[in-house]
Amino acid sequence: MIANTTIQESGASQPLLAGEIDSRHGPILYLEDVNVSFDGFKALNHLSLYIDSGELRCMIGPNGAGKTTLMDVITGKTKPDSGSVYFGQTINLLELDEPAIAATGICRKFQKPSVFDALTVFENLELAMHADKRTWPTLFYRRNAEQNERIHNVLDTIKLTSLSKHPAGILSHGQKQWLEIGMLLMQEPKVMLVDEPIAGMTHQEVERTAELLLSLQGKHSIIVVEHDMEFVRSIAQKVTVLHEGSVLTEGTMDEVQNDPRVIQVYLGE
Ligand SMILES: Nc1ncnc2c1ncn2[C@@H]1O[C@H](COP(=O)(O)OP(=O)(O)OP(=O)(O)O)[C@@H](O)[C@H]1O
Repeated sequence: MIANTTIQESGASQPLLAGEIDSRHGPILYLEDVNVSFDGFKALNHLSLYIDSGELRCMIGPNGAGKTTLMDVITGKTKPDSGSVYFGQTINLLELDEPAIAATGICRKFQKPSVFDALTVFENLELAMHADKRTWPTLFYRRNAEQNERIHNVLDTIKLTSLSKHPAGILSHGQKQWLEIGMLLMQEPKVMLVDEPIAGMTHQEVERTAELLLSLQGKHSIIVVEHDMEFVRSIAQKVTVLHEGSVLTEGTMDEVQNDPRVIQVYLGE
């Protein structure tokens, strides 16, 4: 049953506020025994994955391991043949289409930035705020102080305050990626799926991206798909290794890198 606005009470736990996701008794994202086939080929094979609230999880795995398909399942782009996919305790994501899933607070950052070059950095963030359905009623009014503060907070988080009045078109590739992350933040997502965030970045931009993602953990649950192991090491608390559509192993970066099965999978690539 879909009940993201239901106010529930249970035992000694705090009651939920309206719109809050119920992750009091478990993970915020819960995938169990998920199977996806394309013309008989199993892209996801009995995959189970649990993401905690506020967690920053890195997903790695060789080409074709199923990382993109997993993201597609979470966002509703691909519906699995079987399995369970829940957001918190109560929201069955398999019953929702892509826009409905986005509206629950699950958002995705694709590899290629798609900011509006002709608009300023500030205007890009403002536009993203208006894409948030909760602010629709205010669309035809002047920006209020609270909305201004939200934009300035995000500018501060993504470290683009000094460029806020500049057109996004003049930003470097890395700065565009941060702006796009900022545009997602304007919608106050509960879960952020981030696909290969550092592709094409300079060394300095990579470092700043690591700082940015680390600063977001705790406030948002984040899944980062990334091939660059050095980068993963710099941000990872817990790493999930996918292989042939299943979770091969999970643990700290040291644990997974020393796992003979992981070494075999990567050497065998
Ligand atoms: N729409 C599709 N039709 C047929 N096969 C597909 C489709 N999407 C994915 N696959 C196959 O499913 C497998 C998993 O693909 P997926 O893109 O999820 O892997 P990945 O881990 O993201 O790989 P990469 O790191 O190369 O992006 C691959 O063998 C891929 O060819």
